[in-house]
Amino acid sequence: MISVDEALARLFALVSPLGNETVPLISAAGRVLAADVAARRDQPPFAASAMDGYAVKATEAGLHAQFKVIGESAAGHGFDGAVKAGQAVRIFTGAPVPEGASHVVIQEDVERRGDLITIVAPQDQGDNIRPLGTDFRSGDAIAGPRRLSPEDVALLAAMNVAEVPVTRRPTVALISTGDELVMPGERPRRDQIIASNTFGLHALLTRLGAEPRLLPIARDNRESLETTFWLAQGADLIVTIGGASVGDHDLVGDVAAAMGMERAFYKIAMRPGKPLMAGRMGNAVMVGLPGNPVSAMVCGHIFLAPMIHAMLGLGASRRPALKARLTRPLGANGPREHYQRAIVDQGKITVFDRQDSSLLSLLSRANALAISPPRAEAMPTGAEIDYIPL
Ligand SMILES: Nc1nc2c(c(=O)[nH]1)N[C@H]1C(S)=C(S)[C@@H](COP(=O)(O)OP(=O)(O)OC[C@H]3O[C@@H](n4cnc5c(N)ncnc54)[C@H](O)[C@@H]3O)O[C@H]1N2
Ligand code: MOO
Repeated sequence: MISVDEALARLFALVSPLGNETVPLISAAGRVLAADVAARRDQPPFAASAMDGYAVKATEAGLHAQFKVIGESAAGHGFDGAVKAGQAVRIFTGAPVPEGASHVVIQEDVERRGDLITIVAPQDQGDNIRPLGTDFRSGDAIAGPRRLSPEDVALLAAMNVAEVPVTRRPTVALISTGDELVMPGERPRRDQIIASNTFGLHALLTRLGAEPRLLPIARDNRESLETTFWLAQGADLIVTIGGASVGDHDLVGDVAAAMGMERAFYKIAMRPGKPLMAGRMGNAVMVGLPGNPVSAMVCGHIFLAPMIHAMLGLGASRRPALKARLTRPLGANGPREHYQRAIVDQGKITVFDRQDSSLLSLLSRANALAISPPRAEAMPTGAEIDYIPL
């Protein structure tokens, strides 16, 4: 059995960044910006008032100074003339500061009678003007590759960028296998269960920026598996769930091999996740996940997530681990790298007692996976352990 690191290295060797496509800005959030994108204008494109008040010359803006109001500058409606000595222009937040003015007196600091204003408070809190280009200049770039946040989208809009180059979303064919499976909402027989991790993986892949496709459940026979693999054609990644172990009905590895899958590995020193398999199948990468619900989801976090990142052009690296201190002693580990469901709260981690890989209720309660390396010794309360947030 190979280590988790070795399995990841072999998975990274199977994938490469996908090509680009252009999308309108409205659909860009969550996508991966594929190249640097430059601003098409300065922001603000003019010196702008930061407050509602009166634009005057800074040299004249002393306490008790008086000015004649000669016009108005509002956002979207600038004042065309220039401000001369003794003059003021009524101005509003976001409006262009007129030529000749260099200070905005906020209206709370002014007494107005007709066209005349008097400054009634000292002007020592800045000029209330945002200089041209203070946010960004034309040509300033937002750097790719990066996953575009809502904040990035706002910045791109301000830069007058209407469409952006993004990495194509990896398409993932999700194949559940097993005679016992029915879909949520169906009426199962007593000996059937509901396909659950299929939906968990679909949600995880969607969150990662992939485009998952649920294929019909493959039954535990060669014909059904073959048909479903055919249906998966065209996907970048084919992910099977279940049928990976050694039982008489675990046919995924055999059928995939018969259909030309070149195996990169089978079985890893990881708990849960031991029967993981992967390889190349035509133009696609195939990953066979173990069927136990928690095993499938944990493998999704530890292997599928970094693979999708790499395909999106975000680099090939293991998910970074954080550190927390144990609230209780932890027993020694066996030969497999152990990923245990746990709750992290303010730097302290409580590892659950029960870790059976069928227990989705505990996975749903957990917010972290504590990681014990193979053959790790027992750890006392307060010892630091690596974990991956969920
Ligand atoms: N003799 C051995 N038996 C097993 C070994 C072993 O080394 N020797 N490994 C065990 C480990 S570890 C795991 S993990 C499981 C993985 O088995 P499979 O990948 O073949 O999964 P199945 O047998 O098909 O299913 C296991 C379990 O999970 C349920 N399941 C399957 N698919 C789904 C789904 N989409 N949604 C919800 N639940 C699903 C299935 O009904 C079974 O209960 O093998 C051990 N056995
Ligand atoms: O490796 Mo299995 O995934 O322990 O339950």
